Amino acid sequence: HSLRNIDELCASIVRSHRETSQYRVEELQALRWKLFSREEIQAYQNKSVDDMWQHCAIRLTDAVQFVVEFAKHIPGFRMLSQNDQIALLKTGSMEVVLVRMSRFFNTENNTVFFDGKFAGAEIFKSLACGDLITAVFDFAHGMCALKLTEQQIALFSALVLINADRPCLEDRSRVQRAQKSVELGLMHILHRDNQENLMHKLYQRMAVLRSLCSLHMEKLRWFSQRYPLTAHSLFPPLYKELFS
Ligand SMILES: CCS(=O)(=O)c1ccc(CC(=O)Nc2nc(-c3ccccc3)c(C(=O)c3ccccc3CC(C)C)s2)cc1
Repeated sequence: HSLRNIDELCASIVRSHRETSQYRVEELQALRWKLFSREEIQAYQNKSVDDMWQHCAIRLTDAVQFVVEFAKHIPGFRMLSQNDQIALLKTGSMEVVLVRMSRFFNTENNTVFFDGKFAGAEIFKSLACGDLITAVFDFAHGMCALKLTEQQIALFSALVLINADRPCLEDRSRVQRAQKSVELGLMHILHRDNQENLMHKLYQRMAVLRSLCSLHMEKLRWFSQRYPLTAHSLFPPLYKELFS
């Protein structure tokens, strides 16, 4: 790996992150204090469980779509077989969405960007999965504490996605080579920013992400059993394909 290759790899991942980020940081900074009124919060809390799940699943699928685009522009990802690309997206896309969402977490009032404004955890009450919501908010807090730059988030997102330990990979060694390149890219960026100490913290974050996403799958299984009609006919197809 000549330095030039690593520089080019970093540049293409950062460009792809920027072009597929759905919202830019400065865009949402301007909205940071746009909060839901008491009436709007009540309206969300009065939604039925299946209505709120469907509402969220649609928004989450929008966010996942942008992560699929991000993945397709990553050099090491594009060269993999279709099946391996799907296998990596099945387990990694939700994790990248969570990393991306954490950028817009407002740690001063514990709110996340949702439906055009910033929402506290109480808005998600009717989802009936408080432990998942708490885990998402805690994760976002932890990510904000690292104060990552957009370039560091771009490389970290690519590393979350291109992970040779994922299940059901056909050509694991090929994914390992792509993962190694992205790891070198992330280390290169952290070295340049004089923040190598972040590397082990980012690996800890990846472990939290894995447990968070298995909690999401567990809740989705619970929901699909209780509301089979909504889960099978009203959820976006991409959501069902990736998370079921
Ligand atoms: C991701 C790209 S971005 O530009 O950063 C961006 C782009 C767009 C938005 C707006 C947005 O869709 N926000 C959502 N917030 C939450 C949420 C919900 C509970 C706590 C914390 C955030 C959504 C979810 O559906 C969600 C997310 C994580 C785990 C669980 C769920 C709900 C289950 C039922 C699927 S969607 C925000 C950020």
